[in-house]
Amino acid sequence: MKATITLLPGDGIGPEVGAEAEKLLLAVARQFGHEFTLQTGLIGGAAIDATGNPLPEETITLCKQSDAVFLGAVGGPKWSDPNAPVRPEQGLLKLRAELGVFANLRPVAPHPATAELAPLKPHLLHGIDMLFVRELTGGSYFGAKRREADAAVDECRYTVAEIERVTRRAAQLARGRRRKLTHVDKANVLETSRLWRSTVTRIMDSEYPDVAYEHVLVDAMAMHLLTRPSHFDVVLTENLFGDILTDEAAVLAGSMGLLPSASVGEGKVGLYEPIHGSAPDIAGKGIANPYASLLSVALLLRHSLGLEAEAAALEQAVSSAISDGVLTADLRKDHPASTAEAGNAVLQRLSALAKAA
Ligand SMILES: NC(=O)C1=CN([C@@H]2O[C@H](COP(=O)(O)OP(=O)(O)OC[C@H]3O[C@@H](n4cnc5c(N)ncnc54)[C@H](O)[C@@H]3O)[C@@H](O)[C@H]2O)C=CC1
Ligand SMILES: CC(C)CC(=O)C(=O)O
Ligand SMILES: [Mg+2]
Repeated sequence: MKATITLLPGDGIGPEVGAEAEKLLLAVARQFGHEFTLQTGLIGGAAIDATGNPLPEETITLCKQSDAVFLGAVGGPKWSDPNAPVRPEQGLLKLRAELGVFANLRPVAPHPATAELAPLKPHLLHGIDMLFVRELTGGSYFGAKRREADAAVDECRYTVAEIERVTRRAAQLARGRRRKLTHVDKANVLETSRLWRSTVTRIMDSEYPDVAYEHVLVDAMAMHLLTRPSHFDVVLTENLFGDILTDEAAVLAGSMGLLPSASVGEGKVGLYEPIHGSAPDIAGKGIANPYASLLSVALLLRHSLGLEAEAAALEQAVSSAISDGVLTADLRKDHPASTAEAGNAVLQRLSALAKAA
């Protein structure tokens, strides 16, 4: 098939893990006989430095003209002055809004070899297979912000329609899995959460009677995630809670460098990114874990291009590299692989799988 994919490397380790994503996209095209046109755009701090704008118009146009977008990460200390007029993260938020990708899918299914490294009792780590569905274009990240003389305000606003569409997406995904949905909120305190709770209840009761559901308060969920993670199937939640809980879930997988994401909406263009940030503490050293990015490429192949066999082969190649101990410094201290070595290990295994297919 023919597809156009926009690559947005961004900042910090973004370009390092993005280079491996590009390598694997080209390998998939070569080995499975597809024609992928890759184009690169500016976003985040790199775009501020070049143009003064964290999301230049040219980048928006490139993305909207593609079939899918891969993003590395944005941000870093260079652009983090609290008084700076623009910030890299604004570029990413605007891109999500421009593409209308309201559902951020973050699967958490730890590989046994890396889950072993999680600082939790081993029996808790058995059978974890969760899919977070995080609302991505509403809530406090997008509400009105203002400074007052001696105060600051971030408005958190959700409409019924915003909650309905992401609930339907999560329930549909639950139908293809274990038909269990956990909705996470803070309905004992927040008005937005009470609207979420009543809307989720109505949609689930009236449209998805075959999917079991429960409501869990976010503070308790932060604990349940580490004490009974295998209980959960699809976890639906709002933007801020989903951002925080999925970083916590990375502990179950063994590293921030292992969790991918797919952001989708009603539009044709999906956005694919690792859940981690630009990791300034390790940037520029060639040691970042590229697997979250490669698994995000697999999600891109599956969700935007409909290439299930290729997506599964790439996931299998990553899994086999992990099983063989090809791990970056976040996961092993003795003889860790570099970012490029880990990418090459996946590439070799993908070639073998493609030849065997
Ligand atoms: N989607 C995005 O572009 C995101 C951007 N950010 C931005 O990134 C910058 C840094 O934020 P932090 O709070 O430090 O979060 P971070 O996710 O960049 O890093 C947190 C910790 O995880 C480690 N880590 C992250 N990715 C890794 C990888 N692939 N391999 C090995 N280790 C990895 C880092 O070294 C660090 O110790 C900030 O400017 C923040 O706003 C944060 C989250 C998401
Ligand atoms: C705007 C981003 C920096 C928010 C974030 O941390 C994420 O989407 O994971
Ligand atoms: Mg985050």
